[in-house]
Amino acid sequence: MSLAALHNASRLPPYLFTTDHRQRVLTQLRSKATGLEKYIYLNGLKDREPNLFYEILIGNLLEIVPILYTPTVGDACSNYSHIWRRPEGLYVTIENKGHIKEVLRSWPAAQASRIAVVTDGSRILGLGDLGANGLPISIGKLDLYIAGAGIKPTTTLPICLDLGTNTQKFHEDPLYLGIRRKRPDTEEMDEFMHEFMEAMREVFPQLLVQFEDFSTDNAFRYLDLFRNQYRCFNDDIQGTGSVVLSGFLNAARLSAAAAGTPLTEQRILFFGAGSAGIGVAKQLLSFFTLQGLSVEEARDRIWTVDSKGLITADRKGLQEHKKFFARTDYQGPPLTKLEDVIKYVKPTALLGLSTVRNAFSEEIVRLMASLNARPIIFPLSNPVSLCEVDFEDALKWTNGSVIFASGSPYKVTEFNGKRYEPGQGNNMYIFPGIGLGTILSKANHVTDSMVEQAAIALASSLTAEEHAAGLVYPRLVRIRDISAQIALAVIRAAQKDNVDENSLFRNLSDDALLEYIRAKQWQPTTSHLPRL
Ligand SMILES: O=C([O-])CC(=O)C(=O)O
Ligand SMILES: [Mg+2]
Repeated sequence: MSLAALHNASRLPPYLFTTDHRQRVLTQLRSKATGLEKYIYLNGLKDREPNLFYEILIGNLLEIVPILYTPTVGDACSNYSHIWRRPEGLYVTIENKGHIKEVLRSWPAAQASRIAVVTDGSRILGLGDLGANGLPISIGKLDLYIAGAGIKPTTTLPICLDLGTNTQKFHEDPLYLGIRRKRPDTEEMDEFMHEFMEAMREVFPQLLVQFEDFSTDNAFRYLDLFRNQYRCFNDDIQGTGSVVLSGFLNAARLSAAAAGTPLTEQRILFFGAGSAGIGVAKQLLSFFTLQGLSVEEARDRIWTVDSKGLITADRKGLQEHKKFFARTDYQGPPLTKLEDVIKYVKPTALLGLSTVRNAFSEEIVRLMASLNARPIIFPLSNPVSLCEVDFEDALKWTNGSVIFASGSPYKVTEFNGKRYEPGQGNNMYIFPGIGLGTILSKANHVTDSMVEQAAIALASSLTAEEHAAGLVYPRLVRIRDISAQIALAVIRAAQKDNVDENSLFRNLSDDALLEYIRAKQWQPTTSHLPRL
């Protein structure tokens, strides 16, 4: 044995190799008292032993995803300036304007980068403007790309744009990591964003940009400005739209089995009209038109409610993104209370994207149950602390008839001696597959039909057993397989829209292409040994 090897060997505890290091890691993780401590532990593990980290994540998704992602990632963001330990992504600041390209070039292995999740921290989950503390949301999404779709870790790039923050308490926090200034006006921000996107294309020519948790107006604004120019999509508008459409398709099938209402006669009420609410409404509208409805007929199936009540076209000063779904057929005094809106609309489905905790009160939920044999109730706001109704309450108040999906996870729950599995209508089911399909096909844009076909592929991915269990989403443990199926649908849609640049795929059968996608999925190299 060489001296170096002997030295290394002597640093290892003598019986290390006869013990299960994975089990040790899980034991340490479970010994932490709070979600935030678990988050910090896992991020340390990722730094020390990335392969082991991903192996443990993939092998224990149900336990670990809620820590790295919603809900606990919300705590990590809120506290990021206080728990920061090491650089984990790229910051591009408003002060970098004029030389953003050089900042991007500082990222190692730029040519290898394939996917960036970019936030400006202005609307992190439902937690508001967290400024430079937003980076963990980009990191968490990318961990799901890696675990869920099999994207190679070294090709992922988390970015936080630090443009200042309008949250005063951060300006006063001595540990705050970002620039202490207010956010720029639209003109200054537009200049920054144009320079940023142009620089991204130049420095990372093969990269897909996922916009994440921008404030609502800017989410729509930059998606519209950039979607036909760059390889990009917005997760909160398109990812959420796609994943909710998917769950809705399965929910509508279950409700039709009970009440006979055909899909296109569903009456859908949106509580919350931000980027997610309107993104979902547009996705549903587009799907209804595929089913043969005209745009007007499809729009007629949808009602939107914001903090002021039912959104009607005659309301003064209506924000641009709310205008399309504003009702023109309601005459009468403004309907400001959700309960009154429900009595008027008689919805079959109530979708919550409001970030108003407990907005779906007992009265509201009971009202939905009195109107429908199987009411569809999706409280989709994240994290759990902002969810419109808890699963257990929804079960109790509907006597078990509810068809339920929430944005953040809930546990399987017993009610009246029966076991009920909640759905998680979270974009984590969709964006990994959209990203994988876009990257593999080298699509130069992400088209509406790619997003729509992703939703249909997800809805179709349930097994017979999952259908029999009354689920609206497949089980998360199958995420890799589901992401491969979504990627296949996304690639085919890219081909139909002629935006793909990988022509090889056109000659492959679906089976062969699916095989290829699966083979491309990155796997951690199995090793349960700590790094020396
Ligand atoms: O991150 C999540 O859990 C879903 C999401 O995009 C959001 O709530 O903004
Ligand atoms: Mg988001």
